[in-house]
Amino acid sequence: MQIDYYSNTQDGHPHVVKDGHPHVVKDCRPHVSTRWPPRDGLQGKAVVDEQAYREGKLGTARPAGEGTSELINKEKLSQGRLFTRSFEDGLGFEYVMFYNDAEKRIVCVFQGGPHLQGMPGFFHGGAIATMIDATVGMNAIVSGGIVMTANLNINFKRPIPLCSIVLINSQLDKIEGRKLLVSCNVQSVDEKILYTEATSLFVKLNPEKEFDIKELVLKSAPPA
Ligand SMILES: CCCCCCCCCC(=O)SCCNC(=O)CCNC(=O)[C@H](O)C(C)(C)COP(=O)(O)OP(=O)(O)OC[C@H]1O[C@@H](n2cnc3c(N)ncnc32)[C@H](O)[C@@H]1OP(=O)(O)O
Repeated sequence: MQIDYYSNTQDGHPHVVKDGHPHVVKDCRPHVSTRWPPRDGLQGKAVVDEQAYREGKLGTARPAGEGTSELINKEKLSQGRLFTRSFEDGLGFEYVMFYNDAEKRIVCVFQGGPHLQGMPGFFHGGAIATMIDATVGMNAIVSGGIVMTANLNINFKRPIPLCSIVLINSQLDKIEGRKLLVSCNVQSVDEKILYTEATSLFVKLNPEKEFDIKELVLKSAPPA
């Protein structure tokens, strides 16, 4: 992925360029994509489609112990995808990470698409958290091997405009046995605006507990 910093686009933001061609992010201007508050009297109601539920389409949402096992089958698990790469091009997470081995640092250039909207015109906090987790997680993985997030603390200081490009600067601060402490901040490309700060703890999987990542996944999933 390349970032085109120079094209003068309709929404005023630089766009992602793939294969040498600018990728147009549709309707990312807040006044086009915003509809708030939600309509149709759905505010505050949990809506569950019972038919879809019975057919297994919402199987993974069912609480454990209530027939989940027959709904989450091997076929569904085989459809697993990395969350950050599961959106249509340009609509979700577009990013590239640069790793500096000597400094144990990762800089992620991130441009979220219009389907990551939370408050109108701004990114959803969960989308920001996801991208932070992915960046500090990658920093921990390249520094320490297979790890899982044990703790993630985020301070959201300023809302991030939807479709804007930001830098996620992450730094490995310390390794204590199996624990890796990684911090990061999210800034505007010109580094004038500090949007978010975060600290995290990653734990390397315990070899003495005799599980690897595959076993961990299998243990976490209910039996087929
Ligand atoms: C773009 C590419 C993206 C690729 C990167 C993606 C990264 C995404 C990573 C994730 O999001 S992972 C998903 C979210 N995380 C989880 O689901 C993890 C769930 N938790 C666990 O599986 C276990 O709790 C965990 C593996 C993290 C730790 O279990 P262990 O049994 O291996 O650890 P243990 O209890 O022995 O604790 C080891 C040390 O960590 C400490 N510790 C563990 N959890 C802690 C916690 N939550 N807070 C503080 N300290 C913690 C614990 O006190 C201890 O410290 P000491 O060694 O000093 O005694």
